[in-house]
Amino acid sequence: MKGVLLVNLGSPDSTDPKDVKKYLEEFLMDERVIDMPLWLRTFIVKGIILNTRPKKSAAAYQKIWWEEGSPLIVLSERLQNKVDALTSVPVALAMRYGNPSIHSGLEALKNEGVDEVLLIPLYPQFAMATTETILVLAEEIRQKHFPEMQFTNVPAFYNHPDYIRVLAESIQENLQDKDWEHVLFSYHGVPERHIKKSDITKSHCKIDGQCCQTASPAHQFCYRHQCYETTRQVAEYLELKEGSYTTSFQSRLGIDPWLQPFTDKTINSFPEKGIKKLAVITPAFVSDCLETLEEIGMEARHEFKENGGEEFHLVPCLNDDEAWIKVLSRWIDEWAHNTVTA
Ligand SMILES: C=CC1=C(C)c2cc3[nH]c(cc4nc(cc5[nH]c(cc1n2)c(C)c5CCC(=O)O)C(CCC(=O)O)=C4C)c(C)c3C=C
Ligand SMILES: [Fe+2]
Ligand SMILES: [Fe+2]
Repeated sequence: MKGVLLVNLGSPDSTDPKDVKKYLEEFLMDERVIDMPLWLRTFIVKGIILNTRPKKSAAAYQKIWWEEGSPLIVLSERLQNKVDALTSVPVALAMRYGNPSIHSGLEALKNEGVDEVLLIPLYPQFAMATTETILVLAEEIRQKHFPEMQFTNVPAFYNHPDYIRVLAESIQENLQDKDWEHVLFSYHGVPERHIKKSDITKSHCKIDGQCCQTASPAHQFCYRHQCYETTRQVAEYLELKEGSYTTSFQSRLGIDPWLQPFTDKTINSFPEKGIKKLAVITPAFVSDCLETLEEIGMEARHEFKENGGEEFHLVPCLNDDEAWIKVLSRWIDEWAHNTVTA
């Protein structure tokens, strides 16, 4: 029998600094997130980051936490429930870090008699620190605990016409009664090194002005190319004029070079260029979370206004948008009934 596992990133169990520390330790000790030799990763994460970051992150989580829990988890559960109700096969939910775990999601599916699983990493663009780490961990768990199961996975859907359409239409709907002069597409950043490691040709990705616009098999796994391509296709759908939108990368950590331009610097430079009314969209995230609600919705909004900005409109992620639920459900049903190969 067929079933689906939706997988998102995860959140701490609560805003208590102890829970935040436990979550950050699992997250940052992942070799696909901080991709350093174990001894160095252990030194940096346990010896440096975990001494100060949990308190700071806990305070940030407190600002966005809902009565029902973490926005990312609550929104992912709403998505799961609605997709489950619309599809013909069971749909379970898991997080890469924290709870509910991938193991518990697979167990729930097994208890319903599922032995063929469609894994859907809830990330439009491929990255080593997101899609790849989910698929690797799920496969390890399958081999150890569920050897009778078979997996298929939905690849990155950054340029899928259905995804582009629902994203563009949700932006259109959210901005129709707003006054804005420029649209910023802000994606989660990654270290430049991650882009080079994921380059299957080993020579294409130079992170210069050209490589991401030059056709290459490397783009199947190039996060930077996929972000620019999502922007390009959404801008085309919305008929945004050249120069009226920008792509940037947020949420960097540590001292290594990360993808540029940085969201915070880009936003702060807008008012002096005459852009005082800004719309921001965050297409690397399918569900609103700390990085959208706090970093953009609170911090960046505040900085923009401090620097002379007047209006700041943050467009919500797709979350449990009706059109998005229908698209996900259709992808699932097409796979379940073998009408396309996922
Ligand atoms: C080396 C560090 C990190 C990499 C690489 C990274 C990639 C990456 N992350 C997301 C999505 C999310 N990240 C979130 C939080 C978050 N990310 C990092 C670090 C890296 N992310 C940290 C330390 C944190 C924790 C919060 C903090 O202390 O600031 C979240 C939000 C989780 C939530 O509970 O709301 C998301 C979502 C993507 C898409 C990505 C690479 C493409
Ligand atoms: Fe992150
Ligand atoms: Fe590139």
